[in-house]
Amino acid sequence: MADPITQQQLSQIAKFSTLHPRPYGQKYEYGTAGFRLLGSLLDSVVFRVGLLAALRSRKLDGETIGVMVTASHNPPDDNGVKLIDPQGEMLEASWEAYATKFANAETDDELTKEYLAVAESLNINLDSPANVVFARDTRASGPALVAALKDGLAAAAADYADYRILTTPQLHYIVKCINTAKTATPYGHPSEQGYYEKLATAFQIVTKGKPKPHVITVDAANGVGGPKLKELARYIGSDYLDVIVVKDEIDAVEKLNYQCGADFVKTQQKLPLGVQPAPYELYASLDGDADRIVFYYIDEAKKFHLLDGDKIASLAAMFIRDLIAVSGVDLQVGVVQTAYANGSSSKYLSDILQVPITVTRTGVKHLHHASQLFDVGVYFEANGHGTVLFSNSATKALESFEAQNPGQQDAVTTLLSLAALINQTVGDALSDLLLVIAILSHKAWGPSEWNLTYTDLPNRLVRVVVKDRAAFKTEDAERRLVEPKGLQAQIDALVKKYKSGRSFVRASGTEDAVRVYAEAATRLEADELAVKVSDLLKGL
Ligand SMILES: CC(=O)N[C@H]1[C@@H](OP(=O)(O)O)O[C@H](CO)[C@@H](O)[C@@H]1O
Ligand SMILES: [Mg+2]
Repeated sequence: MADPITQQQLSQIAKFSTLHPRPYGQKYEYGTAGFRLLGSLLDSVVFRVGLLAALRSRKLDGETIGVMVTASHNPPDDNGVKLIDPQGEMLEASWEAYATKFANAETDDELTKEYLAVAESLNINLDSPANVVFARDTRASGPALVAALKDGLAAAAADYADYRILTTPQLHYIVKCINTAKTATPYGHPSEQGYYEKLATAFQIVTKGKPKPHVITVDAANGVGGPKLKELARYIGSDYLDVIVVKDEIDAVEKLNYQCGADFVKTQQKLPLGVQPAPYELYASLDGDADRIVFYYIDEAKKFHLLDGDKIASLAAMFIRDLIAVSGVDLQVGVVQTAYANGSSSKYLSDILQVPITVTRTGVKHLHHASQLFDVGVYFEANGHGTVLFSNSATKALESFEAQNPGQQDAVTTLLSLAALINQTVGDALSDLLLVIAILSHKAWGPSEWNLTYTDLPNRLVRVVVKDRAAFKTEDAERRLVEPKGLQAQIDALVKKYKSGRSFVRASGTEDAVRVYAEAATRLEADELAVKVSDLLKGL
């Protein structure tokens, strides 16, 4: 028989759970981006995520856990929820299965049993403190889902704080601030204002003495990034930065991510609806929760040029590598990419910049962990999600370095300010925006000079629906198929026929389909290779 505290918590959970019934027959899975589907199907899920967040905090001695309600670049009617671990990282992978189990529990009784089972198997004392903070994006279904979350937290007797509307990376920042507040290296003030102050100060130091950057126009996907970017720009001040924010209609909920935003621009390779850029001016697009960004410009012939995550990674790696060289501090910068990184970017990084590259599986958590192994690890997915991580030992080495001349001192100061400017928890569109602007201003580059660093190989990404995507098993960071047997040899035979050809097939982690990627020396050949490889999948 459970003790009285446990008993009371379980009966509270059962009681509140009746208010948040699970839609009959609906199946849920905590995937790469947490739970994500129609907002109308998420009430019970978010309630149950509240229970899990409380358990996770208790397991970690009351450290604060974050819960973000967002569906990023998805359509307006979707919503989602994901958990943030104490250092601002994504939820530890082993807990994803508990989230899925909680969400799928058929009855209130089954749910309380799951709750107790997790507590018992992980030795969690249900009488110990639990601390949770949460926020949401601008979606219409957000407030009701937050109410469900609060019920879950109350049922599980957790203390919580509502940070209302934030970008996803802002909440990651706040979680890390709270949990490092009492350590020797507090990350910052745990508030939205603290976030703006930290980034604004760092940006002012990094760009001090450089020409004021050219005005940049940012498409905020009609999401939460719009008002937040305007606020950030206010903190930075117009002496340092001019930003024009477009697609900032957060009240027109149906316009969220509609024909605009980072995902639209990257996948369609075209301008957001209604944006008419002047030639060679820099433009950027955020996604709906402002954790992704891509840049672009048009030339005098109005041709569109995309500067994606690979271009951002290359720019950051080049700049940081050069600063380290000038500083004289013994540090190594490395880059983490996935198989989707353009072949030209990998060649530029390894042959020209001569920085080490690690290739991981798709999904930012894999890139994040791999980049923690470098002194300074740059990681970006081609879609524009990424950041630059400075290891503790790198920061310490920079802080304690005794510069021999003003040049070295400048480089060290800039590197340390970059570590403050760049969100150390997760890819952050606002922070990445400032990073890119700062680098371009140091180099006195416009978008076309940046684009000249290397030329992307033409590429094509195709989504193919198959009978069973689980039949597609890969190795070598998803670059080669092990199963279905024999298929890889057929792909190899096709690839061999194309100059600079490369192609791979893997099952999507977020959609019920497989993805075919192909690149080659010319547009025609890349398209042809993609079609031929896709044809191999017919009937599978
Ligand atoms: C080719 C591609 O863009 N894949 C995306 C997509 O993953 P898939 O596993 O390919 O569905 O969604 C992930 C989560 O948002 C993102 O991390 C990843 O980059
Ligand atoms: Mg996003």
